[in-house]
Amino acid sequence: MTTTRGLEGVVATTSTISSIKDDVLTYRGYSIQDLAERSTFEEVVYLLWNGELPTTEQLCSFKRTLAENARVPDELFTFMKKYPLDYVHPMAVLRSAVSNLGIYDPDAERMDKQSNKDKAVRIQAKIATLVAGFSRIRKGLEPVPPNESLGFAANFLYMLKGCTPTEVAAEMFDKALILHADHELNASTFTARVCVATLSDMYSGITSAIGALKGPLHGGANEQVMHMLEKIGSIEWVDDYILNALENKKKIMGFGHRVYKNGDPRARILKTMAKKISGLQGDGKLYDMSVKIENLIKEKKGLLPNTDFYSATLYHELGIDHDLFTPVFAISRTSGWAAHIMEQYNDNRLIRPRAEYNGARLRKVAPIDQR
Ligand SMILES: CC(=O)SCCNC(=O)CCNC(=O)[C@H](O)C(C)(C)COP(=O)(O)OP(=O)(O)OC[C@H]1O[C@@H](n2cnc3c(N)ncnc32)[C@H](O)[C@@H]1OP(=O)(O)O
Ligand SMILES: O=C([O-])CC(=O)C(=O)O
Repeated sequence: MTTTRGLEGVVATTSTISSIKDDVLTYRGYSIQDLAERSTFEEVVYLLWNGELPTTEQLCSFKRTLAENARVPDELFTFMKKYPLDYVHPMAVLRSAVSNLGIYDPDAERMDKQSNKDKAVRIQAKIATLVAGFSRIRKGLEPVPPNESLGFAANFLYMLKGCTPTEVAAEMFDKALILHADHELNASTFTARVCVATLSDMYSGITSAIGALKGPLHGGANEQVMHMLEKIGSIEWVDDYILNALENKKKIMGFGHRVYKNGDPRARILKTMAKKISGLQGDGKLYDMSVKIENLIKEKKGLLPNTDFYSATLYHELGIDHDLFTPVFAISRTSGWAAHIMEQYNDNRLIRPRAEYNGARLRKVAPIDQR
């Protein structure tokens, strides 16, 4: 048997959903740059689930269906109000909330294609409502019901803050959702596929994926980037902090990637967006610090930022609470998880690799008084 630590370089499945080739990321054959410039998140979700971009009519109907499914059962908010709100992490809440959604879906166990597509719509529509609702509940506010007249991105910001976002904010957030929607066989997507390859249901798959995304080596890195920026505090402390961290072999959050060795194309787009929004409404402090960190780490370690690095500045400038950065990532990635889950069901085989055993040799159980 040969083993590969972290399954690096192992090709574990075929997929028609997204591809990373020569450092270019595509969804169903369209580059993410192109999609971010010329489409909306709803169009991208439709593309991921159906293989083609929607026509005007198909998009209208899809947006309507998403909007109609955005409300969540009241019970979920009632549960949230009882959680230990002084310390619980929103990703832990989201992991439980999506699992709970499954309990209230009478079709949760149905496995035909149409039922799975309907469930994907329901989860995608409701996950934004759950994140925004929890954010308000922990501040002692009531959740804001979804506004069916707004697009997905604008509606999330509306439910979060209770007022309609500016056009620029909605557009930036929409692009960020597009950029995070799918990413080949990343850890959370692989988790989802492993889960549903047992023929478990879609709620189980998405719940498992949320658990995997939560970790700081994966989606949880965007929140950690923000903590680092806060700890550094000011541009003149960047050198001290980063050089010290590198000397102590600490990982710098938001840098490095298992697949991209010449840089993450999403990070380049997010950097431009972070610069734009910082110029429009911030003081540019976080952006300037981030650029200095990027240059220093590149010089000292040859490492480049990944998608989580500049998304932190962008989300901060959009007024999103720092511990909601990863739940926001989950809102977007739900589209990719659902696409992969449906692809897995279409041509399923149980995913069950082997482990090379290197533990103790075969031995006898000694009676307890002789151990
Ligand atoms: C959406 C996403 O999931 S994007 C990734 C988000 N995660 C992060 O930003 C966390 C920080 N980054 C990392 O931990 C890693 O780069 C990962 C997990 C993303 C990829 O890891 P791997 O492919 O397993 O690389 P690995 O961790 O083995 O690192 C290889 C070498 O680069 C170094 N390295 C990699 N990333 C970093 C980093 N962010 N800071 C400092 N050193 C790093 C490692 O210390 C290691 O050095 P060594 O060979 O001297 O021991
Ligand atoms: O692909 C990965 O390993 C992590 C990543 O960038 C993502 O999930 O967006």
